[in-house]
Amino acid sequence: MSVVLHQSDCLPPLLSEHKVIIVGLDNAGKTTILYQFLMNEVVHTSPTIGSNVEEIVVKNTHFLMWDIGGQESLRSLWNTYYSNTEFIILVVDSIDRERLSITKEELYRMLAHEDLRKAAVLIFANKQDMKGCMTAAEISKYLTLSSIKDHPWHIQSCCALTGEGLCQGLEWMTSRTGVR
Ligand SMILES: Nc1nc2c(ncn2[C@@H]2O[C@H](COP(=O)(O)OP(=O)(O)OP(=O)(O)O)[C@@H](O)[C@H]2O)c(=O)[nH]1
Ligand SMILES: [Mg+2]
Repeated sequence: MSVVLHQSDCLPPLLSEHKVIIVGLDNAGKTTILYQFLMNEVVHTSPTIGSNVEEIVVKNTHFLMWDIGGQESLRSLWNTYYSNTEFIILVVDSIDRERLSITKEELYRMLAHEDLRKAAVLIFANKQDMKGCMTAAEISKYLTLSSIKDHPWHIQSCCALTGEGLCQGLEWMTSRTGVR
């Protein structure tokens, strides 16, 4: 019996890519964060209809990031992006106290979804430059993050305009890629 070896059998496996969805209410700063990750600069954004997708590489770790529109009429479409998601980035507008309850509802709806069973959650408490904004600790308490036992989670305060805090969030994600 002969065994045929193809050249591709001898090559190292392709670097694996980790699927990420960036979700949160409209105006939270999702698209601004995505392009800060990609280009280290603030881009002019308009409300996202549908999604943007970019590959972000951090220390040899490849993330395929889907930034999904957060307007109310678009939120029912979020679940079409869930399959094979390893990381959820939930972006919170830390000045938007009135709508934090809606963010909470959306968070727990996602966590209950079968396709996100294995996903880890990074919460960005964005817009920390705004006077009177909620701290990450306040947001964590309101969202009762400590009650989440079936998904790894981490909350990070940030400002997408300056980029402050974004690297720390990515580092947490990178550290989790070896865990699964
Ligand atoms: N002050 C301040 N403004 C921010 C920050 N991040 C984003 N913004 C602004 O918030 C507005 C909305 O940002 P986007 O990134 O378009 O928001 P989005 O979450 O993608 O919104 P949708 O696409 O509608 O879901 C823009 O005017 C941004 O410049 C921040 O950290 N601080
Ligand atoms: Mg957007």
